[in-house]
Amino acid sequence: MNPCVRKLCKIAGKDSRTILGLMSGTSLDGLDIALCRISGSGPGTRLELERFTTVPYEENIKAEIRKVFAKPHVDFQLMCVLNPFIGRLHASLINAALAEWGILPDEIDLIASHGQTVFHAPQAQHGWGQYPNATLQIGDGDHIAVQTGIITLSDFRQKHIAAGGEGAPLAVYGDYLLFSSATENRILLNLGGIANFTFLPDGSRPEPVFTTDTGPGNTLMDGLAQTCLGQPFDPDGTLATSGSVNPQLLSSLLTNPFFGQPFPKSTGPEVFNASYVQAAREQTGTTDIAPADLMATLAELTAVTATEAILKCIDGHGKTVVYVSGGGANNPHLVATIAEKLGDIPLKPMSDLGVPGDAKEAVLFAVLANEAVAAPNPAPGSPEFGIGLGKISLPG
Ligand SMILES: Nc1ncnc2c1ncn2[C@@H]1O[C@H](COP(=O)(O)OP(=O)(O)OP(=O)(O)O)[C@@H](O)[C@H]1O
Ligand SMILES: CC(=O)N[C@H]1[C@@H]2OC[C@@H](O2)[C@@H](O)[C@@H]1O[C@H](C)C(=O)O
Repeated sequence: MNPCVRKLCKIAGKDSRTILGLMSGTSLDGLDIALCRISGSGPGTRLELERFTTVPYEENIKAEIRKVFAKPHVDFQLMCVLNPFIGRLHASLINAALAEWGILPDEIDLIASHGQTVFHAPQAQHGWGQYPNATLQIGDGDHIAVQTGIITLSDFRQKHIAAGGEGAPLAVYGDYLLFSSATENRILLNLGGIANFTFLPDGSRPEPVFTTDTGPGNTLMDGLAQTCLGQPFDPDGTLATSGSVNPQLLSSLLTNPFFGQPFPKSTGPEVFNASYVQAAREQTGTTDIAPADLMATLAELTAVTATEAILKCIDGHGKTVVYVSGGGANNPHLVATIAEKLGDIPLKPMSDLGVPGDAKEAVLFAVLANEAVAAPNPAPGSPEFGIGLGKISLPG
């Protein structure tokens, strides 16, 4: 038997596994690395987050990724070389993080690598009837496995599409296993580049768990901050706070067909980008509004679309608590705007459930890898559980 396969079998049979979860999302801010100790599987999953870091991407790396990111036409040679390049980059960032933590690669059982999304194209978006839902993440797992010496699971989204999904959001699987409550209805709202949530009805309810993207999270605000402030984002929402919402522009932005599509749905910066904002500005004669008013309007758009989707989903379900995560949870203006729209529905930080908001997505991919190797059966009540997301790369 291949010794790596033997090792994998041994890892799958352990009571607990040490798994490094990786996430580099649509904000292109860097690589999140979560060192997780996970015991059990399925509903018996238990997590300890031992370490977490976000390693920022250098500006030249961001610039190279942006050349192929969410664009229908790209230099295909650049796309091709970025695939191994990002895999090796992530491997080097992992090796550096482990060295800094004083942890040997041998102490890690698995890496769970999301990769870098470069294009997301659900059918409702591409509209090419004969083609399926599609999504593409680069940063090939073989390079990570070989460069770190650690068995790596990657490319988690394809199996979801193969099983009939859109490839996103995937957070629902880990959210359900880690954060379900017997007594509380929960919404887990993640404010990344794109915003999404998972609805976890309390244990007494027959309704299934549910997940969807809601539209832009920070991506449009980040784009504006980069052009008008020369900063990666509007720090603490300061610019947005100083502006006023432009109602005409907001109404026009809200006419995007994504908002009318039924749940569940997924999207990305392929739809919510600078051209989308520019078209709405031209249509409403608001091309000369002040940057602060534009920022306030984009923050309002994120808040309105996320809260309307949440309110629709929880309607009739009784008391529900919303837990917020993702980088947008660090934007007080955005969080206050959402809280106001939620009215008497409590809005709490994700850390109240034991995982820091910035670490949640990386943790969830570690849980997916744990399920892929250790879950003996699909969890009861959900046909999608245990479909074994992720491809396995062996270091040897
Ligand atoms: N102090 C802050 N003030 C305002 N915004 C902030 C702050 N800190 C982080 N952010 C926002 O969080 C973003 C990063 O969020 P996050 O890392 O969750 O995104 P991501 O994982 O790339 O996105 P996705 O979940 O869509 O893939 C930044 O680009 C910025 O918009
Ligand atoms: C294609 C893709 O990378 N989608 C991301 C993105 O970031 C947020 C939102 O859009 C979500 O759909 C997804 O990530 C999270 C981790 C998910 O799959 O749940």
